[in-house]
Amino acid sequence: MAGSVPIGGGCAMGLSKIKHVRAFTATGGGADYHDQQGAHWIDDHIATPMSRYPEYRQSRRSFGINVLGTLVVEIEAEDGTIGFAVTTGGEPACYIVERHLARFLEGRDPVEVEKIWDQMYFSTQYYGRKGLVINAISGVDLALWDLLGKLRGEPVCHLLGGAVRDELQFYATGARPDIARDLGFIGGKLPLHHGPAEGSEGMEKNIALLADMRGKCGDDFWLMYDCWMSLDVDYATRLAQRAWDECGLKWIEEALSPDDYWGYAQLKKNAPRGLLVTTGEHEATRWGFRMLLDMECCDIIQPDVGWCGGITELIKIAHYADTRGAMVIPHGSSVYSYHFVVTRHNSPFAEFLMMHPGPTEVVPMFAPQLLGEPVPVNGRIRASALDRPGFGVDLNPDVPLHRPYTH
Ligand SMILES: C[C@H](O)[C@H](O)[C@@H](O)[C@@H](O)C(=O)O
Ligand SMILES: [Mg+2]
Repeated sequence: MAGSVPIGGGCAMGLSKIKHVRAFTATGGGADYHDQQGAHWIDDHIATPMSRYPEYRQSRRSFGINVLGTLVVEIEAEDGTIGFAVTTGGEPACYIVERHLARFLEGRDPVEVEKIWDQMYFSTQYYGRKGLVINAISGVDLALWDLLGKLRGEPVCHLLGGAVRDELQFYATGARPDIARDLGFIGGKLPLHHGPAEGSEGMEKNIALLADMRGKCGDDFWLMYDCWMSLDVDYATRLAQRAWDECGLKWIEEALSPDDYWGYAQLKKNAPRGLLVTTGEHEATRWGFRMLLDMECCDIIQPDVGWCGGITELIKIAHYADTRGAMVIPHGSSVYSYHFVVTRHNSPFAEFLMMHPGPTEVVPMFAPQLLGEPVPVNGRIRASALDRPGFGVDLNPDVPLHRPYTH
């Protein structure tokens, strides 16, 4: 009978099969947004786990924060439609995509996101689980959702159940929360500049900067500190207490090593009531985030959809967080997080990373790689701005791409 679904077989109404998977590298900002040249706030004496070594204290590029570069994944269907995505991963991620992951996609129906993710994860579990391999899986998963949306003529947020609000509201990450306030953002997240190795002098500078911004931004504007894994429990506890008492800090972010679940649980106990403890941008998979939530490490989890496993995994992470009443505020990852956040009740706002060097103005986060990337106006993006197939962006043809491996 016409249109019947063969028993046991795929749906007779299947989409155009996947024909080719290709992986490229790109350098100079974009998804590897730490890969900036010249003076930029994002590389100006920011505290990191490497700050204990004076030679690596001034610049994160000095210890290699930008060694990987961007991974660009393209998935082409038999009808010529191409889905793509960008994330952090560079040449080693290209190798994993071309030589290991591609086999689980080529010849398959792009609707099989769950089965493909399961095969990508468990086939690489013996050497993956977190970090680069999950970045590569994330890049493939995001490109697959982009392809699925383009084949169906729908934005990814529609495939995820549709928007639950008319607009996204953003806090801004960057060195100038005072300018972010004037631009209409709901809060400003500062990078922490001094860690334990700089002793009490560094602590006083951290507090002085925050106090200065509190004076410029007024009492009601959210101010947060991003500590980028640079602290220990004692220093983080003292910073949290003073920043809360003296400057009304809203949250202290990623204070400790992502592996120190026990330290986060202690910091959460130590933190003054009302100050939020957040982390997660360097955590991966539903299992990693379950550990953060079950060990009561934080109030808000901040997965990066390009690093935690992609949309297919972030759905599971967010559902688990929702059962525990935890907010999921994804780490800034341009349209890849916007299409997700707008569909989640427990993601009431989003992060916008200010990639202008000052930062004194709003520029697209993954510039120059994505064309059509929406940016917040008055700190907001209308849900309707996402109404284009897939993730609604195009790869800039002027960005040089290199395909280091084939299969
Ligand atoms: C501003 C922070 O140091 C990082 O560069 C930033 O990418 C990340 O931690 C964030 O939360 O945006
Ligand atoms: Mg952060």
